[in-house]
Amino acid sequence: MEHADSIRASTKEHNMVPGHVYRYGTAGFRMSADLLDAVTYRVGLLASLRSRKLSGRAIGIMITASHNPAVDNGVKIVDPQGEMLEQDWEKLATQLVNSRSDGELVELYHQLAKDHKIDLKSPAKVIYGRDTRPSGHTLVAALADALVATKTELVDYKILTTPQLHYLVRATNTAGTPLSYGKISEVGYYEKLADAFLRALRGKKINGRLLVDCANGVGGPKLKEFLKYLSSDRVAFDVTVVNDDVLRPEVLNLDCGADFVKTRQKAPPSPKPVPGKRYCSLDGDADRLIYYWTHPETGFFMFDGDRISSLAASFIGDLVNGAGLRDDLRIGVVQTAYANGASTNYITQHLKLPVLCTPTGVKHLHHAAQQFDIGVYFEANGHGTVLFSPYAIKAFKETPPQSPAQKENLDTLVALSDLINQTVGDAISDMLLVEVILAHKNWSLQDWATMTYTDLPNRLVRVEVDDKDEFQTTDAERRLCYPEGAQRDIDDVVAKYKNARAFARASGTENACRVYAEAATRIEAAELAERVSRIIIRYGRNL
Ligand SMILES: CC(=O)N[C@H]1[C@@H](OP(=O)(O)O)O[C@H](CO)[C@@H](O)[C@@H]1O
Ligand SMILES: [Mg+2]
Repeated sequence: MEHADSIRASTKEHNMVPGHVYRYGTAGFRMSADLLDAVTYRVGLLASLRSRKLSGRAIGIMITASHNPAVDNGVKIVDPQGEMLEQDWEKLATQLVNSRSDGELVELYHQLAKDHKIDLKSPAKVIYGRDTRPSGHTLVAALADALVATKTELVDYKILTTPQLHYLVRATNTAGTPLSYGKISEVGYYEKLADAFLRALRGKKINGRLLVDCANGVGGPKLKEFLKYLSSDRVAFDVTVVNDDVLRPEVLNLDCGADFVKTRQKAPPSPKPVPGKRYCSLDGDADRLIYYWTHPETGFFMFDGDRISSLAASFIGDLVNGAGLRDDLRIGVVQTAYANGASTNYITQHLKLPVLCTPTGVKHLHHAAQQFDIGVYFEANGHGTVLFSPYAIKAFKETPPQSPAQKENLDTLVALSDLINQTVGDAISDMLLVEVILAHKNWSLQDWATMTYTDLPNRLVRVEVDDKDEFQTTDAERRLCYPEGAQRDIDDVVAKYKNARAFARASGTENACRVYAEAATRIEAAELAERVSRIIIRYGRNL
């Protein structure tokens, strides 16, 4: 049997830690790095099968645990267009990784090849990268062993941001076609972004210095590298990169980064926030972005994914109108249940755009956004992007302009479609997008805050339960369908508050439930969250 001997020989070097059950979750396999060596080896086997299944197109693997602590790591698979792994294959990944012995692993590898009509003699290609975590080094060695054992062509891109790896997968698979996504190199990524940024800015002035907190992760060195591609005689973009210490792994995501800012709802203590200055934070693998500033009197103010999404939808909607394409192109926004209700109202009532709600996890949002010609999607935590359909891009490029203003709008739309990462949420690309929009509108962060909407007070709570998987949801996770009676109890409590909304769901990344509540005042939101949490704890015990 093909590859049997080589897999049997190399899998011995990568033993599973006994007593663990692994599941390909929202973010692939993610856990303490010491458990991941054999998991990563096995993911390599699966990626080779996936590539062979898809006629040898390149599959990506990213080794990262994003905003988790430095001791964790993770491994996730990227499909040929730079998208997340197809869901049916997540199950296959889970099966293969949980094989109980080397013999069972080899058997299942062949079984999967047979079931999915995969020719193990055909070519396969896998490209991969990792974030700055020290454990990434040994994990990519495990991965390479699996690729060598299965005679898979491999390209090791070493240290990258997650969105850069997604870019490279798409660039690799579209090279030499009319849909070529860009040069197949990290440099190609920087050049594409720098060029599109200048074209989208159209000489507009950026409104002051931006301090970028890079969570002491891979975003720091990569952002600094990118800035070298912006020639200072063409654009004045004054960026100060902070929290960019990648030499001390223990400080990764520690008291800084986008997840810290979003969950703690405050600025990182270091560097000390200065009122009036402009800040943003990336997460550990640079796919999330949150902006913020401090008002001299009212204090901290955050621009999360909902605000970035509504800013982008509003700006792109105006450009589409100005380009005379309003009746041709369907623009929509995709959110999850965690989006602040005030943002949803602003988008539907003020921007008059449709909003779809999907379950948590960007793969769901990405998929839903593809239904539109222009689909804007963001999770409240700052992960998201804007997708343009081939039809929309053709319209931007081929509509004959009737006036200089219309031409300008069309050109800006083309530039945005190059600037915005079409494969996945990308903090660096999203940051450039926000800067372009603020420059066009001539808005400070204070203008952005006051000219849009006011968030409804809200509370997100983590609730420990014995078995979170007992909590099952429907209606894009907004309602519990199991345990029976729990949703009715939640409805009864919510009905006691004005402008209120609350829901509970099992986390996809932690062994806990999350409760989210919104209400007219902070006190009521907190009280409602507390009461719903008690319901979850009560039902969690009864099971
Ligand atoms: C409320 C919340 O922020 N949930 C996060 C979190 O998912 P949970 O399934 O809630 O654990 O991690 C996901 C992966 O990073 C991210 O997509 C999602 O937004
Ligand atoms: Mg991330």
